[in-house]
Amino acid sequence: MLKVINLKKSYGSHQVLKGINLTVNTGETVVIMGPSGCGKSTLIRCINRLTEPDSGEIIYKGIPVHQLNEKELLKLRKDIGFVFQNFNLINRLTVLQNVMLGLIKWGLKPKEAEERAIRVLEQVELKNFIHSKPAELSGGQQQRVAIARALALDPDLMLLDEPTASLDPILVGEVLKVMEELTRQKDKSLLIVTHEVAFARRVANRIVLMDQGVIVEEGSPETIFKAPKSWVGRRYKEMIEYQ
Ligand SMILES: Nc1ncnc2c1ncn2[C@@H]1O[C@H](COP(=O)(O)OP(=O)(O)OP(=O)(O)O)[C@@H](O)[C@H]1O
Repeated sequence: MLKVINLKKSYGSHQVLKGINLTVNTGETVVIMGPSGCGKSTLIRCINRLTEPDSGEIIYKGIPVHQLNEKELLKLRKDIGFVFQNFNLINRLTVLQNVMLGLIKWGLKPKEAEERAIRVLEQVELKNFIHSKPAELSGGQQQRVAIARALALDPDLMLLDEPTASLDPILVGEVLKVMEELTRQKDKSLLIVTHEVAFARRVANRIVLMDQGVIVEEGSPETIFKAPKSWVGRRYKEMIEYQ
C-alpha cells in the first residue's frame, strides 16, 4: 500500500528525518511513537506532501508520490485521509456542512453528499450534533467530526497525526474508541502518530519507534513492549508497567 524509501528532511541545518524507510501493508495499522521532536509529525506530513521532503521516495499503490505535480497531488489526497492534531474545522459551517464540503468538491450531488455525511457522522456517534457549529462541541466531538470528514471520502489510507494530543484527558477515550473502530475495517490502512501507549498496544499490527530522525526499532506490540531493544522501547515498556 505504502512504501517510504530513504526519506530525508532538514529545516536549516537541523536534519529532522535522516533516511526513513517504512512500509504500510493493506489493512494494516501502523503506529509511530517516539519522544517529542523526533520527527513523527514531519514524517507523516511528508507522506502526502503537506510538508515537502528533501529527498527519498514515497510510493503509494505504485504511484511515485514524490514526483507528483500539484494537480495530481490533490487527486491523491482524496484517497489518503489526513486527521490533524488540532481538528482544522471551518467554524462558520455546521458539522454536517464541514463533512459535506469535501464530498461536494469531489463531485457528489448535494443530496448524495448529505446522505454520506450523515452516515459517517452516525458512525462517529455525532448524529445529534449535525446542525451544531464546531465551537459548540467539545474537543473530543470536534476531533470526531474531523475523523468523519476524512472518512467520508472513503480513503484507503488514513494518516492520523496525534489526534488526541490537544484534548482534555477525559475526552481522549471517545476519540480512541472511534479510531479503534477504524482499525477493524479490513480494507483501510492506518498510519497513526500517538503517545497513547495502551491504545497502541491494543490496536497496532506494528509499532515503529523513532528517535532523532531515525527509526530505532519496529515490531509487533508484544515484542516492543515485552523485550524492547532500544532505549525508547524500554521507556514505553516502563510506561505500560506503570499504568
Ligand atoms: N516548519 C518547521 N520549521 C522549522 N523547524 C521545524 C518545523 N516543523 C518541525 N520542525 C522541527 O523539527 C523537529 C521535529 O518536529 P516534529 O513536529 O516532526 O516532531 P514530533 O516528533 O512530531 O514531536 P511532537 O511529538 O512534539 O509533536 C522539531 O525539532 C521541530 O522543532
